[in-house]
Amino acid sequence: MQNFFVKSHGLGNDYIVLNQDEITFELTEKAIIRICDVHFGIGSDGILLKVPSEKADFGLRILNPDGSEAEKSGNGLRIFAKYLYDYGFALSKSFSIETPGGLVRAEVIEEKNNKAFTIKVDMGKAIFESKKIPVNCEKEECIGETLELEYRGYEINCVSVGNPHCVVLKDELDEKEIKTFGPQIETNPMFPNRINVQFAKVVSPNEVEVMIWERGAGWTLASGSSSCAVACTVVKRGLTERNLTIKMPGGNLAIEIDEDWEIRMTGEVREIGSGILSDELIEDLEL
Ligand SMILES: N[C@H](CCC[C@H](N)C(=O)O)C(=O)O
Repeated sequence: MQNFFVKSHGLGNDYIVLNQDEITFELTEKAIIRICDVHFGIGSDGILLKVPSEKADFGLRILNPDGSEAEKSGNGLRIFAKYLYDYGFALSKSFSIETPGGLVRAEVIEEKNNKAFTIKVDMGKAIFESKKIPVNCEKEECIGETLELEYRGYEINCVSVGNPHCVVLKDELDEKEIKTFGPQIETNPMFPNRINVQFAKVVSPNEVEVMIWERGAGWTLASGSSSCAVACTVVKRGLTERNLTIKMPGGNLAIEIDEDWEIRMTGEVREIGSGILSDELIEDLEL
């Protein structure tokens, strides 16, 4: 159906799913910004675009609400997996998805009323090498290094899970603080492709509380790739076990980090609604 969309959320991190084969317009930067705008568009933390893939069962592009493209999205992958399963594209409960940040495998592990509810995703391997994140840091790995901002510094831990992340370990979390300094870290010249930012508080050997400032999206209630990045950081720093519950304002994700830094993420997804983008919105997309 032309310009059909589905809007879903993973722990309050919401996405609009579109199928490249069904849209009648070009998904330009302006179009992405407008569709994601809560007043002039549908409103969303981003767009998931179903695209063909030569390497996997399905292909996915992830667009941030500022029009930029991301290499990976954990909540996005679970939302996309649910869409593939619920709308009949996936003929089994386990399938592969190609993202710009690598190939992943998704599995529907729990249904509710014959719809996907809990999804597990093998998110790939964590990368700590500075130049592969990328981070402009003379050290081989940017773990426990200091980043000086205009009015204060932070000790940072950088890791890629396909997309880049900067984890700051804190004794206490403060929404105002991450909303103030998150954007300054996100756009700091140390990060050639910008970076996702997390403030994380270790609560117990199996529990970490996290607040998120996303690259290209800002404050979000949850982030799957951020949860993976935080989990890798606290394990690498010897602060926790390898099986973790990551607690975010929007809800919790289960993250497992194996000995080879392979990451497994499990969590719920809920559909909000579906519909057709109106012709009037399509007309206005290039304004
Ligand atoms: N804004 C992120 C992509 C979405 C990440 C987040 N929504 C998730 O669930 O992983 C980036 O530019 O890398």
